[in-house]
Amino acid sequence: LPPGPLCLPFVGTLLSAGLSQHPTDIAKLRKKYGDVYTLMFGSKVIIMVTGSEAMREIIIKHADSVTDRPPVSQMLQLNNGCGIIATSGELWKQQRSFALKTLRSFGFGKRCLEHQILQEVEIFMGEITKRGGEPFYAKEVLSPAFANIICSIVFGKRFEYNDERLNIVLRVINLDFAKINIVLRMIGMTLPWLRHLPGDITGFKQRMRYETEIKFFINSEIQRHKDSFDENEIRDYIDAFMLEQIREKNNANSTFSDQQLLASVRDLFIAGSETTATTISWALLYLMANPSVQNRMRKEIDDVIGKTGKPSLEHKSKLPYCEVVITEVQRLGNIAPFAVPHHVSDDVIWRDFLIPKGASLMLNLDSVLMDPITFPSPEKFDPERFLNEEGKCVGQNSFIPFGLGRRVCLGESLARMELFLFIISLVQNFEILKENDQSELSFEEIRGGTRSPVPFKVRFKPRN
Ligand code: HEM
Repeated sequence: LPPGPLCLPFVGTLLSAGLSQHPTDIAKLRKKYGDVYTLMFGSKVIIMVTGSEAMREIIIKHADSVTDRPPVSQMLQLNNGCGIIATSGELWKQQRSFALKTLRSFGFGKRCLEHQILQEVEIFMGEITKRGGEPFYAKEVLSPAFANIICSIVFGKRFEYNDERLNIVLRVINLDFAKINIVLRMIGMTLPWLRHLPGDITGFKQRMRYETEIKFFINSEIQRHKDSFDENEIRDYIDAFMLEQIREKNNANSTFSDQQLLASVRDLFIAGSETTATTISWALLYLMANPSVQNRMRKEIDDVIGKTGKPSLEHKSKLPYCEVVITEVQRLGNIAPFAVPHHVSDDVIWRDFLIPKGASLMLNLDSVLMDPITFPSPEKFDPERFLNEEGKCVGQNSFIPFGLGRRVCLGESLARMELFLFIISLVQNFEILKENDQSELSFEEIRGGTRSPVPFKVRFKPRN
């Protein structure tokens, strides 16, 4: 095995390596044991992979053996063995490729989706304008805005920002994401019987309650689709899935079950709303802290699009400074520091180590995005580190916030479109300001399912 901290019976490396997921603790372990090291929870082997080179080697060269997900994860159990994020093997392959194909047909990575996103941007900016320049919690409008984009693709409809049902679900997702402790989740995976004990050591029971709310919401949308389904008029992802169920009805091995429909919609909804909203929250914080960066972006936007022109993806290549700001926000925001655990499905011999079948593989994206060699003074917000002498965006090789390999984020193209159109529109139309001149900005983080900033208030001052 790759080296690692002292391993004791039953507790493994818990006492010697602690429970911290903080980057400085991970960096210390990396310094001591190298880019690849072993942690043990009980008898469960966790291989930590740090740094871009090691990550690319294992994920790309040994893809056949490290693409699966752990077979006993909480998410898999909560999803009854279905879905996209937590599944493996043939089921995952079929469902991921169906999701990609279908989402592309609804505009992923294409211009037609741009129109839909821009409509939501308009509504989002209207909501901000209603606040009259007063400070408010950014997430109040960010969460429904991004949920709405994924809702229009998956459910074929959007919701009002004050829709009670949507807000209950978004609150639950926010709480759920904040509560996920990756180490406790690993312990729960190693000792699944813990969840039958009184109390809720690994948080499984709480997550179960949250999931019930989310599934209730999604099930009501699925029922609405069943009641109005017309195979000649496919409106959205749910319709496309139901059509596939009809096509596959004589296939005894079909993976297109009702449970799979619920679980994959749940995965898309959760992965598609919270992640982008959190990234924009980080963007707002960094822009509030750096008015000169905002001003430079605004100048570039004014020169290319004008004060009142509509941003479009066509402007992207003409807005290199804005592009590097978004890249730097994603690097420092670093919202998925451990990606999602992978599972080793066959013994792998790599760098003279045995990576044993059954181990979990954790990709520490932190270690790449915050690498002091690639990104000197990594804690500093410095968009220009991505700008070359000709003023072009460069250095994206070590920029892997969406993960890499076969499990790379399925929503990457949508997320990139959303980040660009929302951030450019915000900076074009508003000055983004702190709650008041005296308030201190906090860059403190909450590490859960995503790495998010502690809730903060922001003021949007219309430019004119
Ligand atoms: C800034 C926004 C986002 C970031 C940083 C992000 C990041 C990630 C990362 C790191 C992974 C795990 C990769 C791995 O396992 O190695 C992932 C998986 C995934 N993401 Fe995203 N994501 C974002 C937005 C989205 C959106 C908008 C969607 C909507 C469709 C989405 C859907 C998914 C799905 C379904 C998976 C699981 C893929 C699989 O297991 O095959 N993500 N994402």
